[in-house]
Amino acid sequence: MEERSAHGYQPLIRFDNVGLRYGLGPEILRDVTFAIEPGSFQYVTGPSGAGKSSLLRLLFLSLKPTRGMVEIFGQDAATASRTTVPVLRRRIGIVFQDFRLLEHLTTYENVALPLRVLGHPDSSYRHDVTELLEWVGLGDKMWVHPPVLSGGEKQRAAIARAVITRPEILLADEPTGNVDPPLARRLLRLFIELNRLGTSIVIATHDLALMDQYDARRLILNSGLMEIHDVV
Ligand SMILES: Nc1ncnc2c1ncn2[C@@H]1O[C@H](COP(=O)(O)OP(=O)(O)OP(=O)(O)O)[C@@H](O)[C@H]1O
Repeated sequence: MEERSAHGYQPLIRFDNVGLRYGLGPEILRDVTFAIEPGSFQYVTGPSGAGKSSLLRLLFLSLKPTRGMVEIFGQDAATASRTTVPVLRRRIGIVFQDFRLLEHLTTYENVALPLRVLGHPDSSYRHDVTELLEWVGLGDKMWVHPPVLSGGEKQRAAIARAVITRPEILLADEPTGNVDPPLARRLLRLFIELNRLGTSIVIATHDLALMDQYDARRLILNSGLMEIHDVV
C-alpha cells in the first residue's frame, strides 16, 4: 500500500534514513528522514558546511544517497534511469546559488529556454514569459543580456526561469545571499505568492532575518543530522 502522510496526501518527496558522503570522506548527512508535502513551504537551514546545498542536490537528483532511500514523485532515486531523471526534473524548478544564466541569451530567452527545450513554439509561450517577467519586475530588462543585469535582477531572472514551467517544487539555494534587505523581502513575497499558487517551496538559507519575516517549517541541519521545527 502507498504510504501517505499525516495530512492524507502522498508526499512529493520522501527521505528515509538518508546518508551521504563524498568519495571516501566522512558522512556529511546522517539518518535524514523527512518529507516534502504538496503545497508546503520550508526552509533548509544550518551553519555553513552543514550540507544544505548537498541536500538540494539530492532533491534535484544531481546526487544519489550513499545509504537510505530518496523517493521523488514516488520513484526511488537509486534506481531512476538516465531517461527517468530528466522527466522527474521537469517537475522541479531550481535556482542555483550562482544563477547559471546563459550570457549569450537575453533575459527573455533565458526564461523561455525550458519551454523551448520542451519543443514549444515561441508563439505559445510569449505571453506567459512576458507576463512573468513583468511580475518579477523585469519587464524593462527583457531584451538585455545577463552581464548588464544587477545581482538582484539576475536572481529574479533565475527564479522566473525556474518557475516558467509551473513546477510542483521550487528549490532555491541561498536566494537572498546577494541582495539587499528590501529586495530580499520582495523575493520572499514572490516565493510566498508562488506557494499560494500551489508550488511547494524549499529555500536553503542561513539568513535568520529572512526566516523571521515569514514563519515556516525549518529543516535544520547540524553535524549531518536534521532537526525539524514545524510551525505550531
Ligand atoms: N563535491 C564535493 N566533494 C567533496 N566534499 C564536498 C563536495 N561538496 C560539498 N562537500 C563538503 O560537504 C560538506 C557540506 O557542504 P554543502 O555545500 O552541502 O554545505 P552548505 O550547508 O550548503 O554550506 P554553505 O552554507 O557554506 O553553502 C562540506 O564539508 C563540504 O566541504
